[in-house]
Amino acid sequence: MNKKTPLLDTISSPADLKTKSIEELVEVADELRRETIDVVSTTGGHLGSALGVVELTVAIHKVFDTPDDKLVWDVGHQCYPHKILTERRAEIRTLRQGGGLSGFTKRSESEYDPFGAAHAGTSISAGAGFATARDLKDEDRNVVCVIGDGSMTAGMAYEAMNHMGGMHKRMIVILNDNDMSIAPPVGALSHYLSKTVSSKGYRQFRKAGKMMAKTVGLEKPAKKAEHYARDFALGGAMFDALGFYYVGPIDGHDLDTLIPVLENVRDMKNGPVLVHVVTEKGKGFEPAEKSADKYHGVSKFNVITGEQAKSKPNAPSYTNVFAQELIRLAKDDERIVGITAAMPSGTGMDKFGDAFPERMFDVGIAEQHGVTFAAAMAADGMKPFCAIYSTFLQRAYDSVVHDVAIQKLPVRFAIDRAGLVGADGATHAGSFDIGYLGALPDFVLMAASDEAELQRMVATAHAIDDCPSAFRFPRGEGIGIDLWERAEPLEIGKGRIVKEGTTIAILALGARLQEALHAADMLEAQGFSTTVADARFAKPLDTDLIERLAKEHEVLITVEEGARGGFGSFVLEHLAKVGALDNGLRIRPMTLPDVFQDQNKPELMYEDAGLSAKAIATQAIAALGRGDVAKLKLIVGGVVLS
Ligand SMILES: Cc1ncc(C[n+]2csc(CCOP(=O)(O)OP(=O)(O)O)c2C)c(N)n1
Ligand SMILES: CC(=O)[C@@H](O)[C@H](O)COP(=O)(O)O
Ligand SMILES: [Mg+2]
Repeated sequence: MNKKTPLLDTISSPADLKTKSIEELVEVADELRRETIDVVSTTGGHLGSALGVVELTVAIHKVFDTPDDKLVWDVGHQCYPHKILTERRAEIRTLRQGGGLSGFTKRSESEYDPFGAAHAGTSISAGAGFATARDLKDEDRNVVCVIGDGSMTAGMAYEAMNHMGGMHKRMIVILNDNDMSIAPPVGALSHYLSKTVSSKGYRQFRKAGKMMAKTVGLEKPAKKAEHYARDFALGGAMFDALGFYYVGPIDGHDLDTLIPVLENVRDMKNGPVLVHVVTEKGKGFEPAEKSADKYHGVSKFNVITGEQAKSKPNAPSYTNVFAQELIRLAKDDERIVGITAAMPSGTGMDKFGDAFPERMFDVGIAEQHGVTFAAAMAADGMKPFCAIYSTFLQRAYDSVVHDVAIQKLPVRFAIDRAGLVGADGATHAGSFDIGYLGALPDFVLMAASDEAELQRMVATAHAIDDCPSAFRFPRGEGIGIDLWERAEPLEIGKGRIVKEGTTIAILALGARLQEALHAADMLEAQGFSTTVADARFAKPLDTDLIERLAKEHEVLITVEEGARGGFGSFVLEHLAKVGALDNGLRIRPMTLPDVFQDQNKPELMYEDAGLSAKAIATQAIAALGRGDVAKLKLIVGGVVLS
């Protein structure tokens, strides 16, 4: 028991909220907020979004009967207070840690998470599915989706509303409008919502909401509830047109208003309803409220000052190197444009936008649109660079195939967060892009083994004008290598030998090259002469290099930071086709394992994945059938580490 949270300590499940008065719930919310801050100060995570929904979370669990009623959080990054209230308080300090609670909603974690998430814009579609299944099964539960104003820029949200509005399906969507995405929100929707919220009517409604609480809060007839809710709606024509009753905007931090309004919409029982709730990202923690990003994603921090514990970088981040290289090229080429899907800071597009405000486009959480938008710009002679995380590019795959690849348009994809990303876990791992892009005809696909190579890949993509191209690079810092003053484009489809040997060949694609080099040192220490090559290209393959490695070594190992069906498969297929496997070549493709890996520190995830230097060396010895795995020593810079 924690003396600082006497009321929260009495809540062991949402059922305990039912008997509390509004005054008590206000105290519960205060304690919940303090606990959330305290927890995230030790774990890091998505603090600002969580703080913004504290009262909303309390109100929802007070009014609705979760888990019987289905509550779906969009993205799920704001769900820490929900986790604390839904029987996960004891484990909350394991949030985002290896073996701990996920930073998002997750079906396998709790029955209070009926649908997992982490990518934006899926909640209304999921809610639509639950509402439809409910009706087909002749059940009576409520379905509640909570979606942020940023996530509301995702096209899927409108596909779902259009569908459900047309079916007049009973469900509740709560639009949590904090006037923020990760960066300030973009687009006409944001203007529309701001206009609604800033209207004189909103201020009157704050009072009206309280009146509604007093006059109808205890009345239950469905018709009356609907009548009152409609009376208190201001604006919302856009949602009306999609077939949703619009209620709001209401103050999402005022339980006096929130609870009766939610009770009323719960009792309406007739068609879909959208409740527009206004909140503040970072609410109740001054450093968050004052910061530009409202503490969207933070590392561990000091609870008093808000100062985040950030270790001093040893090398520039890949993201930064990409942004600087693009800026350098864009100074001489005004056809270069940059595109981000609501991730300006994460992709470095904020820096590009500072340098070239007219040539940077934040399209919102709309990867699909962003890619087609880029395709048409390429068709009209521009040089678009689409900077999208590997995991989010999945959302745009049809645009990549249909609008870019089939038309052979020179869109350049800067694929950040390739490979494992750590605390965000399986939903954010950039595991699949090698496979899903490498399958496309006429696509050039590169992977950077260090930050200087990344510079050259940006230059290469810039030079490719007759087909699509992509370069992938990991989250975080480079290896600290000297950067090019002026990086030259690479020869297309040509890898490089980094270390020459005779017995074992390790062919790495991307940033595992460093582990491959360490593995080579370990193998050399046992007397096995080892070649290490950097493939650079997953497509087109450097077939000469691959065939040479196959011919001149007893063992060939491929290594990549990607799932099965990627680079290793391409190499194997090529070697099989040219008959190089017919004479006993020992080839071992090393990829991410065929499982969705939960969050942990990236290096531990790679170790679990079997892609560490030691795992590579072990694989080589096993394939060779000689040597002693037990004697493998990790040697870095001539120093034996383990
Ligand atoms: C498809 C997809 N693209 C990008 C992201 C990255 N992302 C996570 S949260 C977020 C902003 C969400 O804004 P909003 O829904 O308003 O929630 P808030 O953080 O303001 O609470 C973005 C862009 C994502 N999770 N999914
Ligand atoms: C919830 C979400 O999708 C983003 O906030 C993501 O966690 C950002 O990841 P990076 O920290 O790698 O930019
Ligand atoms: Mg928002």
